[in-house]
Amino acid sequence: MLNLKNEALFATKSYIDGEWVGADNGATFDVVNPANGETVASIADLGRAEVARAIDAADAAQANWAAKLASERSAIMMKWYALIMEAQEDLAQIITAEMGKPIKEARGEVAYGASFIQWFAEEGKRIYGDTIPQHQPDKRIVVIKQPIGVVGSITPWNFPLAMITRKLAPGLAAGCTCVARPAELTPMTALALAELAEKAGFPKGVFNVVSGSNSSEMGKELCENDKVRKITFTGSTRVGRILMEQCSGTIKKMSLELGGNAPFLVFDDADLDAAVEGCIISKFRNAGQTCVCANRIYVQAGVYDAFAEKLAAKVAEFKVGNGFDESTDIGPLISKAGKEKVQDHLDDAKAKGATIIQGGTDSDVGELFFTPTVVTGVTSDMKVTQEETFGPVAPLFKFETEEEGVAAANDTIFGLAAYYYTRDIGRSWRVGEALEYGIVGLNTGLISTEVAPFGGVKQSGLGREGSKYGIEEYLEIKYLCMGGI
Ligand SMILES: NC(=O)C1=CN([C@@H]2O[C@H](COP(=O)(O)OP(=O)(O)OC[C@H]3O[C@@H](n4cnc5c(N)ncnc54)[C@H](OP(=O)(O)O)[C@@H]3O)[C@@H](O)[C@H]2O)C=CC1
Ligand SMILES: O=C(O)[C@H](O)CS(=O)(=O)O
Repeated sequence: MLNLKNEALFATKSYIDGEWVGADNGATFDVVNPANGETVASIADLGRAEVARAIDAADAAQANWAAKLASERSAIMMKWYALIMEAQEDLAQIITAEMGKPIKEARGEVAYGASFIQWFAEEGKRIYGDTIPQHQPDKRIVVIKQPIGVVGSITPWNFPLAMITRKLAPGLAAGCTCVARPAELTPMTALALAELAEKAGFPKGVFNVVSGSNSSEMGKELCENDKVRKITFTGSTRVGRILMEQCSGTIKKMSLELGGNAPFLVFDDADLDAAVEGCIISKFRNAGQTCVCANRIYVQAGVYDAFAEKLAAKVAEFKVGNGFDESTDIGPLISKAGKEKVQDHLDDAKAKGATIIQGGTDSDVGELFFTPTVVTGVTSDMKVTQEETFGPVAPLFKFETEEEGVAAANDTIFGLAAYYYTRDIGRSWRVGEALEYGIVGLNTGLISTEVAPFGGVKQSGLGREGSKYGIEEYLEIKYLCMGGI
């Protein structure tokens, strides 16, 4: 299945303190390709004791890594960036093999993930402090920013490269060492990143990757070990709550990128073709398995039928297939549970009166594939409204007034991403300011970039990743108050 130019990227052991290690008890777990159920590799299945050793290694390396000049850390990061981009095809193959996304999307993820390394290699040189006018004649006050210390990272399966680099690039640039724990379903991409990090010249102990199947136990060590000063997590709000509780005992700083339930609003005055294009990108990227996917599509009454017809026609053109096929648009869902959730949401919507106008059937491509679907007549009492579907289903709601559309869009505990299409300047400002989300796309369905502060409000998380704001999450502020001047 894999045809790697650099076989060293096919790593199956964890990377701790500059060494490739197996589990103490020799245990392994299998990574399976969701497109066909084939075993890709057997990976070292580490436990809590091994995670503790990785934390010790990061702790031991912390002072020297922080003491390096920003330019020295930057040079190593830029070498890592170059190696990742050189290995783009190999890394894309590994991503597609372990999580199924189309190879063309996987290539895009590698470039997107690498862009955070490039961005923060530079941003790390611009960690500025302050001088503050003294409050007494003999005092002088200076503010400095210092790396927070050892960082623990826990990331999901849906972007197995970009979620790690989006978190650890700012941390490494700020002078933090780290222990990364990737999802059980997709550890290989993270291990390949470690191989390239070693070649880039990261000193041992600075970047550690621990693979394992027991996320709960591994997470407890990261959360409860006092040597870890920060946890950065991307995943569901459910798990985010668990981690917050587990970190309370040691008062850890946290960055949480959690669940979403993105509304996508189309107003009467929108460019309908642009809105359809934006909806396609936002809804069906990664087979709908992203936290910023349009999860609820609200269309104003005057254009509802026309939009539904245009969207259904585009969705009908999608090719469902194995991610290694260059012509594939929609790959498999990640697991049986993921597919069952999609089917459950559709069954619930139909039972409550919705109409499937495109797709809605199982796919004959394979067990975990599902036909991209458009549903009309959706109402707020349906599961597709309350929960993230995390699959290729576009539920369309009709609304009458701007106020009604915005109120419906905000009627959720989540607040990660939202989208709206209008060509009216007044409406653009009113709706943009009224939407309770951390990220808002106006006339675009693709909002993700390293230059902007990605993150949610309400129960979609804490903190921001990317942009100049992203590095602040890995810094502590200290002021020196000098007397007797
Ligand atoms: N805000 C954002 O940027 C993003 C949010 N998400 C959200 O994540 C969800 C889908 O991803 P999914 O992987 O299913 O999310 P999960 O929250 O189930 O898992 C995310 C990560 O947390 C780990 N994990 C699970 N339980 C625990 C625990 N008790 N202690 C420590 N770690 C744990 C998982 O490991 P394992 O899988 O090995 O059990 C995985 O590595 C959706 O809600 C989606 O919206 C996803 C991507 C981006
Ligand atoms: O994991 C996700 O869903 C990502 O955060 C989405 S994005 O950054 O690729 O848009």
